[in-house]
Amino acid sequence: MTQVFLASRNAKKLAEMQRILAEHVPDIEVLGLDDVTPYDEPAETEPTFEGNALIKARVAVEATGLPSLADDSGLCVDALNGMPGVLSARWSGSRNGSVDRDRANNELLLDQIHDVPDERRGAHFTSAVAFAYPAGAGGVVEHVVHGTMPGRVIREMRGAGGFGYDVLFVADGHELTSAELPPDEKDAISHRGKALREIAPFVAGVLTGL
Ligand SMILES: O=P(O)(O)OP(=O)(O)OP(=O)(O)OC[C@H]1O[C@@H](n2cnc3c(O)ncnc32)[C@H](O)[C@@H]1O
Ligand SMILES: [Mg+2]
Repeated sequence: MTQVFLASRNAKKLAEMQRILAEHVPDIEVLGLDDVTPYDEPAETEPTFEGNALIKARVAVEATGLPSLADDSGLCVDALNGMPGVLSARWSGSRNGSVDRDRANNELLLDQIHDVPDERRGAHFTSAVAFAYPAGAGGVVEHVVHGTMPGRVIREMRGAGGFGYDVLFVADGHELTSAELPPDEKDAISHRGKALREIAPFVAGVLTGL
């Protein structure tokens, strides 16, 4: 069994990552924030998903000494020139528990694009997944991949699965929102699924070589 630390405060995101990794990295044991000594989690100060994913993974490996994965992700809405983007998690400014936060974010987004016609409601989810691991003499090696899921923002919230903006998002070629899709179907087409499947062989190689 080889251990990887997943640096995320979002339990539902963490569950997705765990599920996808378990399928694609043999004998992986995934640890979360509750399994390690608490450390100061960094602010997400970068203007890009990649930059923020790297901050989270780098601080995680420095704090835990474990090979660490982090995802930074968000919804980029065409009619909002790519926003909420890296600000997706706190778009409504709310810092409460995740269900309240998600609801406030979704209500604000619906209001903002209320007058945008159906043909201009395109959007995509993006995920940057960063992997950082110790490499001797205090060094850290970093690797980043990206995944996207194109689709559109609908006019009412539908579904109870997933998290965040899933209730408002219908992927291209689908009718159900990503909150209505069974988890394995979301993983098969999601930004996070694509990024994690791309990085999985690399993670597996590093873990077996460590
Ligand atoms: O930073 P960590 O601790 O991992 O957890 P977080 O929820 O703050 O995660 P991000 O900073 O990456 O912000 C991502 C936000 O983008 C949205 N988002 C990302 N991926 C999503 C997905 O698969 N489905 C729905 N919304 C998603 C959702 O609002 C997330 O809170
Ligand atoms: Mg965050």
